[in-house]
Amino acid sequence: MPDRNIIRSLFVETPSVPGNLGKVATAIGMAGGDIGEVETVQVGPTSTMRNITIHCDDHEQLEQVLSAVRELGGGILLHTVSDDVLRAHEGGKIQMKSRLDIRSLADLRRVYTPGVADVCRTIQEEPDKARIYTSIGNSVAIVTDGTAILGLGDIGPLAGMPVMEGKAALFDRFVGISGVPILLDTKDPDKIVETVKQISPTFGGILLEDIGSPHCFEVEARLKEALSIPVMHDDQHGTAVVTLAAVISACQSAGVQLKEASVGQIGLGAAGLAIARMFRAYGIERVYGADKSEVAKERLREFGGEPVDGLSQLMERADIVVATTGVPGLIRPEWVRPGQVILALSNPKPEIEPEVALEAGAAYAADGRSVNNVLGFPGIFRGVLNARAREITHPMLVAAAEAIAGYTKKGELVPHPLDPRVHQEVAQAVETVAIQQKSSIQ
Ligand SMILES: NC(=O)C1=CN([C@@H]2O[C@H](COP(=O)(O)OP(=O)(O)OC[C@H]3O[C@@H](n4cnc5c(N)ncnc54)[C@H](O)[C@@H]3O)[C@@H](O)[C@H]2O)C=CC1
Ligand SMILES: CC(=O)C(=O)O
Ligand SMILES: [Mg+2]
Repeated sequence: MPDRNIIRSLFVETPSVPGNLGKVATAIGMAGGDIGEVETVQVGPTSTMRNITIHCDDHEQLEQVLSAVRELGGGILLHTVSDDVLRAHEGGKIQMKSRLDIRSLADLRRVYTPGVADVCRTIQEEPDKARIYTSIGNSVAIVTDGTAILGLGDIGPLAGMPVMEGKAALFDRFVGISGVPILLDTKDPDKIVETVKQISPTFGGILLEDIGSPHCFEVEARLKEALSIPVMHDDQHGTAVVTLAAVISACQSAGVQLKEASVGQIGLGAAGLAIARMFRAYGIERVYGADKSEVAKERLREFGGEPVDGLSQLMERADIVVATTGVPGLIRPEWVRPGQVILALSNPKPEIEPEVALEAGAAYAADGRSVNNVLGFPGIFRGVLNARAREITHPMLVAAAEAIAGYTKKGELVPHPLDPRVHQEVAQAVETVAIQQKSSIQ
């Protein structure tokens, strides 16, 4: 079952004679490796240097690929093997930088003391002006207690930092928001809520990330109640938005009425319960759910879903199957029914590989790399910050899902996350609803 999670860069020298790159490619492929990018670094009269990115399933396969290239001979040399993913993380992925140049004493006095004192007084007199004269209105805290980092489990906040930095990088790249990772050295809901409340004046919004269930439900609800800035647990609502978008697209392509389809949700934790709730709130009558925890299944019942006992039973009943358990390979190919939609969303490895599900008869299949909350959270926060909304509401989330589905190319499930337009579409849709909701309250 291919995972392709091991990525390495091979620096290879080949004689400058046609056919040698082909020999290297064949050796890599025959040993089971996939080739990603090939960068020609130098073409000389006698030899050519290239960086070849390869993807392997596991370390054993990587060793086979390396041996195959080393054994080629005929002047083909494997000089170095580097881990590009680790290298990209050296020094961290984000930094805080000044937006102003400080070169002269005049700059110093304007940016810092004594000039800054007047700005402080202005904000003291009119706190709303902090939105204009500070970065608060464009900053979002990315808060984790490290209890459900991707599908890796409770690995602690420090080990979760690369994910939080990743979310911050995506905020910056797609919607120009400053995301600030906050690692909490506690799993106690009271302490989490209290700490986030105390630091909240620094931010225009709070993104809760990779906080495990069930305490994530209480933490989010209490913070939403206590704070007058938008709070969203990404693994719940960001994921639910993108999943709804994907099933809207799948049903449109298949000519099926979504509200009449039956949906099976495997894993009813943070992501799974929110997805099931979103489906029910969207008007889908038949939402089945399975989880190894009886308490999680009972929670589904509270939101109008129907717990089922076994996974094979769920697979039998559902037209659309979504899995968020964190358990790779949980869905057996023989359970897949012809024509089913299978979204196995666990990261870093899905419950069934999309190609395996398609081979087993699924009409559409995707994993958590493509159906990913990266398509949701940047635009959702851009929209609410633009509108100065005090909360993120269900209609805003539905608008975000419909915006993503509306921007999806025919035959695909979701847009490409690097397409900047999708984030703008989401932001615009959320901002529009936020402004409508504000004016209907006034
Ligand atoms: N693609 C995406 O955008 C996203 C993917 N995810 C992925 O979803 C997975 C779960 O994340 P969370 O919901 O935050 O974690 P969580 O810990 O809150 O929930 C996991 C749930 O799966 C259940 N479960 C575990 N093993 C099971 C099994 N063998 N059979 C049935 N149920 C089982 C657990 O009891 C729990 O209720 C992770 O792998 C995460 O990476 C989460 C958020 C976004
Ligand atoms: C994408 C994401 O948030 C997760 O896998 O937890
Ligand atoms: Mg997450």
